[in-house]
Amino acid sequence: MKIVADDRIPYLQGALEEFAEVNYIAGAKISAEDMRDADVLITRTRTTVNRELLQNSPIKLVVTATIGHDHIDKEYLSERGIVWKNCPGCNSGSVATYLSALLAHMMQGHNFETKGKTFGLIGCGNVGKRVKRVAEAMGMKVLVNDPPRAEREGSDLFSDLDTVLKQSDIISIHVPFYKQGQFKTLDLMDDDKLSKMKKGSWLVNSSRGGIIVEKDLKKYLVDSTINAVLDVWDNEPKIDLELMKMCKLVSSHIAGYSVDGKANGTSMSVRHIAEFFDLDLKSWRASNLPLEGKKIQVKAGREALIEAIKEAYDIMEDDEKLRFTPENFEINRGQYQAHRDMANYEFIGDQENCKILKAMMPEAVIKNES
Ligand SMILES: NC(=O)c1ccc[n+]([C@@H]2O[C@H](COP(=O)([O-])OP(=O)(O)OC[C@H]3O[C@@H](n4cnc5c(N)ncnc54)[C@H](O)[C@@H]3O)[C@@H](O)[C@H]2O)c1
Ligand SMILES: O=C(O)[C@H](O)[C@H](O)COP(=O)(O)O
Repeated sequence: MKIVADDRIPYLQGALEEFAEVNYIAGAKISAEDMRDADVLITRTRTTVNRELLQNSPIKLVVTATIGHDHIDKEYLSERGIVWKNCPGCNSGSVATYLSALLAHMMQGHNFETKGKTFGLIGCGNVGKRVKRVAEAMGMKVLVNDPPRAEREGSDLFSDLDTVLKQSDIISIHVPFYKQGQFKTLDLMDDDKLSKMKKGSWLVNSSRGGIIVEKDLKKYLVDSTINAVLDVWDNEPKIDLELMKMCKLVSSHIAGYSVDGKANGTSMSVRHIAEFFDLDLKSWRASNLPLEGKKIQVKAGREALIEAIKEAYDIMEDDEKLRFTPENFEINRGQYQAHRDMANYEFIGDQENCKILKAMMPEAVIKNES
C-alpha cells in the first residue's frame, strides 16, 4: 500500500510503516504526480483535495487529520467512489482551552467582567458544546444559534441569529465553512449582521476565514463599535495586516493546536485507515507526547482564577508571535510549541475557584485544599 501524508502531522511517523510505504510531503506541495500511485492521502487543511490533484490517482481513501473538511471536494470524491474521513471532536478541547484563555485575558487586560454577561454561540457542535460549558462556568448566560440542530431537535433550546446578535456581549463563531446551501456560512457576518451587534461587544472567530466579511468588519473596528478577536482569516497565510492591527487579539489559526488536539487528529486518522484496510491498528494512539499536563496551584479570588488559566495557556504569546512576525504565519504553525488542553492539568487549591475550573473542564483533575 502507498500512502501520501502531509509532513506536518505530528506523531504520525512510524505508525503505518509496517503496512505501507509512506511518503511525507509538505501539505501545500502535494501534487498530482505525488498521488499517481497512492492508495491513501492523509492531509491537513493545507492541501486542496480535488479533481486536479486526484484525477490520475488510484486513491481509495482520503483522511484529513482535522475536523474541517472544506478543503476537500466531496462531490468529486463521491463521483469517483473515493471514501473520505475527518476527525470530529479531535481538537474541541483545544478550542475550549483557547476560549478559556481568551476570557481570562479579557477579564485581566480589558476589564471585561464575565459574570452576568451574555455569550452568543453561533454553531454548537463538538467545539461549541465545550465552549458553552466554559462560558457558563464563568457566570455568563449563553444564547445558542444553530439552525441545523434547531431543525433536528426543535427550536426551544436555540435562539435566532438576530436575537444572539442584539443581546450578546461576546459572540463566538463555531460553524463549518459552507459555501452554499440552506445553512450557508460563507459571508455569514456581513455589514447587515455586524450592524445588529451591541455597541462595544466582542466578536471571536476561530472557525474559518470567509465566515466574516473582513472589509465590512473593519468599518466597525475603527472606533471599537465592535472588538474583534481573530484566529482564522481570509487568504491565509497572506492575511490582511491592516485588519490584524485593528483586532484586539490575533493568532495564526492555532486554536486547535494543543498537543492533545493534534495527537487526537493523528490517532483518529490512523484508526480510520486501520478500519478501512482492516489493519491491526484499530486502537492505535499517538504516544510520547512532548508535555505532561502539569499541576497548577489556585489561590482564592478572581485574579487567581485568571492566573491559573493563564498558566495552562497564555494566549498573549500567540498574539505577539503573529503581530511581530505575520510573514511567518505558516512557518510558526509548522513549528508551533503547543500546550496541553486545560482538561489535562491538575488544579489544586481554593475550593471556589476549583469548582469553577471543574465546571469549565470536567475532565481536569481538581483537588480542593480546603
Ligand atoms: N481554529 C482552529 O484551529 C479550529 C479548531 C477546531 C475547529 N475549527 C473550526 O471550527 C468550526 C466548528 O468546529 P466543530 O468541531 O465544532 O464542528 P462541528 O461540525 O462539530 O459543529 C459545527 C456546528 O455548527 C452548526 N452549524 C452548521 N451550519 C450553521 C449555521 N449556518 N449557523 C449556525 N450553526 C451552524 C452545526 O449544526 C454544528 O452543530 C469548523 O469550521 C472547524 O473547521 C477551527
Ligand atoms: O479544522 C480543524 O480541525 C482546524 O482548523 C485545525 O486547526 C486545522 O489545522 P491544520 O490542518 O491547518 O494544521
